[in-house]
Amino acid sequence: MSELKAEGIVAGHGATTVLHGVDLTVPAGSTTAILGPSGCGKTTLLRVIAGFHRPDAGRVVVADRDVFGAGLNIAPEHRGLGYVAQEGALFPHLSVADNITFGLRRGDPGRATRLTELLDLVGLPREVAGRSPDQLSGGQQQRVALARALARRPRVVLLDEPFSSLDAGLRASTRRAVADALAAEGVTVLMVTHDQDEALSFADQIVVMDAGRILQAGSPLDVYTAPADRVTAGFLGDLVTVVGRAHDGRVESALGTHATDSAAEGAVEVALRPEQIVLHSADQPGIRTGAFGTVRHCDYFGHDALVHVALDDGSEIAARLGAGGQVPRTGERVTASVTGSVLTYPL
Ligand SMILES: Nc1ncnc2c1ncn2[C@@H]1O[C@H](COP(=O)(O)OP(=O)(O)OP(=O)(O)O)[C@@H](O)[C@H]1O
Repeated sequence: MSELKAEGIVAGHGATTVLHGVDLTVPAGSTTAILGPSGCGKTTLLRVIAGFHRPDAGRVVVADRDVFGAGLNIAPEHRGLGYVAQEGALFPHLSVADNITFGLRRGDPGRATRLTELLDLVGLPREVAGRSPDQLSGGQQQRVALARALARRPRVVLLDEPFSSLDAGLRASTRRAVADALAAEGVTVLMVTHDQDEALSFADQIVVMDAGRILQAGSPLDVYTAPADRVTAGFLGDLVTVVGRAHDGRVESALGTHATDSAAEGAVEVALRPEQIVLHSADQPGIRTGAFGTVRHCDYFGHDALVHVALDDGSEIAARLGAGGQVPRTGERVTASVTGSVLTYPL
């Protein structure tokens, strides 16, 4: 069952068309992340679904109910959606409590109970209820924004880069708190993000967008390991590319000969992930397979490292080294070999 569906959405700003017929389905109770370069139309799509931006064509269905379509345009507050904008957009003149309960009826006897429930849900101490938003940290403000979006128990929540203004540490903890709160409420989530790691770790489904079109929708594993095209491959995660020649289901490059599923023949671009490349010191006795090269430099990240190598044929590659792996020195001679299958794209 799908909880959220957008069909054939065409939308723009003035004379410029930004979305060129976007179809999107988010299954009930799952999280979908929309990834794509700046300006590709992610926020516009979210605003169309929320009802803040009127599309030129298309249909929007929320919880099996049409909210936009032929002759129909339900107001945002009646679409059964919660919306969290990039910077939370809290009302600065209202207390945390009034921000959170803003959408609930004034005389609602369940108001106070729902407020404490929501504070607990998003992991905020109850004593912040009387404060004003500017007395909270950025991460706490985002949690208030989420609590406000969940107050009326929407079945679908839209998040527009909800963690982008937070620093790395706060981002991870806020993300976890938000994910737990959303899972506890069982809501369906559609999130826009720039951050690939966030999309890969947070979402059940990833939708890659470029220039107002969806390039691919699938599980994080599918989109990462079997990207639909070259743009998607390059957008999600690091990519190593070398030139090669494909013939009859096999492709030959400086990195060796590999099987390929691609139907491309002749000159191709061979693409793979840095974690598929295994480096050995060329001085190591007994190792004689793989392409020879020289280490140029190493990006050390703590949990892993990216080793950049110039192969003897002039190709530049990068290999990911897991934690605890011996990081080679700049100038060291190495051999590079490949594990797993490679992607090929016609040149
Ligand atoms: N109010 C507006 N008036 C005119 N053009 C706009 C308006 N809002 C957005 N645009 C344009 O529409 C296009 C899509 O913008 P949108 O904000 O949807 O992209 P995005 O993918 O969310 O980008 P980002 O990741 O940078 O937030 C961009 O070219 C942008 O300049």
